[in-house]
Amino acid sequence: MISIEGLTKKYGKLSVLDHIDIKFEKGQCLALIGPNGSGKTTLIKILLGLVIPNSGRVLINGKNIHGQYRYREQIGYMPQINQFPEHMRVDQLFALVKSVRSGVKGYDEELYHDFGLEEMGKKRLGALSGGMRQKVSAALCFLFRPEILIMDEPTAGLDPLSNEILISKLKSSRREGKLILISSHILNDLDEITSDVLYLMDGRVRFYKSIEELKATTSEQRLNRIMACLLNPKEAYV
Ligand SMILES: Nc1ncnc2c1ncn2[C@@H]1O[C@H](COP(=O)(O)OP(=O)(O)OP(=O)(O)O)[C@@H](O)[C@H]1O
Repeated sequence: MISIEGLTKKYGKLSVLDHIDIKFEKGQCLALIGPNGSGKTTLIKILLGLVIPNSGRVLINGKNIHGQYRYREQIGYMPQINQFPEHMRVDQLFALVKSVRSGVKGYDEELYHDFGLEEMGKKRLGALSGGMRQKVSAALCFLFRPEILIMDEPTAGLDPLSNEILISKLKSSRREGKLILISSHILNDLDEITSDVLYLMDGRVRFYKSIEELKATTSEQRLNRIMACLLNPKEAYV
């Protein structure tokens, strides 16, 4: 579904992504993990066409995304930092977003309802708490029923109930065969949904393995324990 070939990105002399070659398929839920500054957000932004790589290419469903924009209709994106028109109300934002996309067969408003965003409809976006903004952003990500979901720190700031609602939504999306890419440092939240772990370090793929393989290698079940084992320099798992 997504094929990344020889992808390299530099900011000046800083090499942020260094010849990345990976493929993602339908039905995968990838945990994109790595230390701060390892290139996770840069990789996501290249997939979205927001950052142009120095070399290499990205194919989505076999088509090179360079210079293209229509492919983005297949992608729902939840950014790490939400930038909303602060004076607009929540209900106005959803109406606006719906109005700019034509030919939509039906919206997915499950999160909109489950997060209680209807009741918040008259609130100004600038007056929302951090967690409320996350809910708006998550609900927008799913709105157009995209085949690919890309989420950067989606559970940060969500209360426990909202967290459960989002995780359950991600589980059902994976069952529907969507491709989900989640960048997060909160590994506990990824336990129930992750199919594969992509670990980036210094702009390179340190490993890209299925969760089953990682569980078997480390004899651990929880993602944070798995990562602790793998990253322990005394161990030689990877
Ligand atoms: N627009 C930019 N100009 C210059 N350097 C940048 C730019 N965007 C990112 N970088 C640098 O690229 C590197 C990778 O940043 P990126 O945001 O991709 O990391 P990340 O893995 O998402 O980090 P975090 O876990 O902290 O969110 C960092 O050193 C960052 O400072």
